[in-house]
Amino acid sequence: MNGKGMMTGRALFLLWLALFLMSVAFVMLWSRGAQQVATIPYSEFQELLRQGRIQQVVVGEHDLHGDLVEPLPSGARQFRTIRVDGDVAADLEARHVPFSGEVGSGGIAQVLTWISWIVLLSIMWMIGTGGLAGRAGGGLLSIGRSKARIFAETEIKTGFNDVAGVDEAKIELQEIVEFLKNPQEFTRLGAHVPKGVLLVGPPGTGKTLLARAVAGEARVPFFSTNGPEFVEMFVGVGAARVRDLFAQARSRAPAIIFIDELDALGRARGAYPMMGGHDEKEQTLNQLLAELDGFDPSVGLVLLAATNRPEILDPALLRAGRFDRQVLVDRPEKAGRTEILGLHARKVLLDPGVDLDRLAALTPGFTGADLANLVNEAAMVATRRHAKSIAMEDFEAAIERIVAGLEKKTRILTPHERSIVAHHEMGHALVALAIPGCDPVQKVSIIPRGIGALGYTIQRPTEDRFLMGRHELENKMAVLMAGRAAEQLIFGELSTGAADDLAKVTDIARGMVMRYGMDETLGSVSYDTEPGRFLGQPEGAFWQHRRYSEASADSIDNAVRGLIDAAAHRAFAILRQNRDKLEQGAKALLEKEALTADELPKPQAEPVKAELTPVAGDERGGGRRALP
Ligand SMILES: Nc1ncnc2c1ncn2[C@@H]1O[C@H](COP(=O)(O)OP(=O)(O)OP(=O)(O)O)[C@@H](O)[C@H]1O
Ligand SMILES: [Zn+2]
Repeated sequence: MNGKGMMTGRALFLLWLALFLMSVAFVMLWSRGAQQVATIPYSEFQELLRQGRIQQVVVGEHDLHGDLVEPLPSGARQFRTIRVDGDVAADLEARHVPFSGEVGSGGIAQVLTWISWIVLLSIMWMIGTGGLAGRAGGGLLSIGRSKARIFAETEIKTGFNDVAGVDEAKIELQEIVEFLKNPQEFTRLGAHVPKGVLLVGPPGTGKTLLARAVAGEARVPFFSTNGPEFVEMFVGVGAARVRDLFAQARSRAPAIIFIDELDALGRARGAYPMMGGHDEKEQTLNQLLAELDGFDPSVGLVLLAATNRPEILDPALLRAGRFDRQVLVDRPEKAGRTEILGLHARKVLLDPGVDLDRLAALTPGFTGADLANLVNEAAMVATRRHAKSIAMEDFEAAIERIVAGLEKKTRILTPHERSIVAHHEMGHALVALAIPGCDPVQKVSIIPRGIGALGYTIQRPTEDRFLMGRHELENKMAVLMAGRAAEQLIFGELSTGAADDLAKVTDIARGMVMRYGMDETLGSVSYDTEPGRFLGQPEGAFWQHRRYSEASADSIDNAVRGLIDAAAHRAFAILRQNRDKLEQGAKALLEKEALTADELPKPQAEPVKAELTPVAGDERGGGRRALP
């Protein structure tokens, strides 16, 4: 989507360049034409007049100019001269040269040159503010207004009922609705209202729809625009647009401002290096920050923005008092998909035999937009076969077509792959539940999230932690290894799905051995590496300086490996003991795609092993080696 912003920016730049060159050529030709006018001394004029070489004359207040019968040796066909005596008219009359009078002329060519410059400059300025190329439909004449496309809508009919499958997001946004309905009351009691809310989620999950629904529910005007619209090559233009957007919204507060594709502002850095795009981007961003900092919350203005790449946003945007709240708008799970299908199916004629629940089961990974598209496609298939209503087969045909298209974009898993992911995630969850003292599991899901992650398990710590004991780290490692252990237990084979888990587990294990002195044989030594600088090399050319012997390096590798193996064995043992729960949980997960804490099976708690309790005399608490 940002590509679009860059494209318009680049196209505008080329248009600007072309117009500029054309204008320069035009002005140069013009002044060459103007050089066709020879400025001659008055005496020469009198001479030419006497010789009958003057065709006609325009008599001005201070000067004379006119056409010659034949060009001068210099090529000039016209002349200009300063009047010296009073009675030219009589002379001209006597020689039968036609003449006319003119008041205060400064030379028509000069005037025209000036006009062309003015036209040129205003064209350039208008392009700068986006007035040309139909960007705003405002046209050439509306000089002086900002041209970002801002859509202002007052009576929005969309409500929360039109958005389905995103209940958590709705709950979070309900507060904004309450606030917008009565901003003074809210702020009078000192409640903190976020100024900016960032809707984060993949494309087509209904972020724009949700933002509109908030405006519709609160019955406030909705000002919406697109991030790329602010990315311009002229310094200050984007900033002016931001100012304009907020000014418009403020004058109609309480109101909602919605910026789609906010990341365009954060990603534009360096897009136009030769045009100083860097400065422009920063100015625009700074203006946005200033507007966010500047407004008084009690006026009732809320900025909603959408992005599917929160990680590339400028961190300054996410600071307190700005976009300090993020609302996740994720792909819907099965129940959500049924609801969304229901919403869109209301607008078409359905055959009574259509089972929305089954359709939802057939469409894992579909977003709201995909589902809206599905209903549409099915209607088209039905139309083509001249049916009275849309039947299940129409949907099935439409799904096949859409899936083929989607597979290119986001990979849809095969049933076997889904089963692996379900057991993997259930493995994480069960081991976390079985180990006493682990962070509670909140949610397990096999809905692909972002790029790469095929499923996820969310554990939320009960309290903020700054220190972690050795046992906690070991527990964490066992939970991380549990996904892979489950795959091994059920399928007898390892898959590539655990790479991220392994990377995390290795980080923890290396930390324990090298930084926290938690390995008995290596002792309480920090085996951290130290960055060194090459002498005479520019800054930034670092190398890692290893401050330990080759022998220690071997021991470190062995110790790290030992910790990870122990964690893997532990996870495997827990899962083997709870195999029925694992299979039962994975089945439920395949069915519902996401399970919350109370829907998870309850595994047997891991027996507290004597070896895990600290051994007298060893303050660090030993026992790692005693693990299976
Ligand atoms: N949760 C949903 N409930 C009902 N309809 C939905 C939902 N999500 C998406 N849709 C349908 O898909 C269309 C597109 O959704 P929308 O533009 O809001 O997605 P988005 O998340 O803003 O996408 P993008 O990031 O591409 O802008 C909506 O107009 C609606 O018809
Ligand atoms: Zn995992």
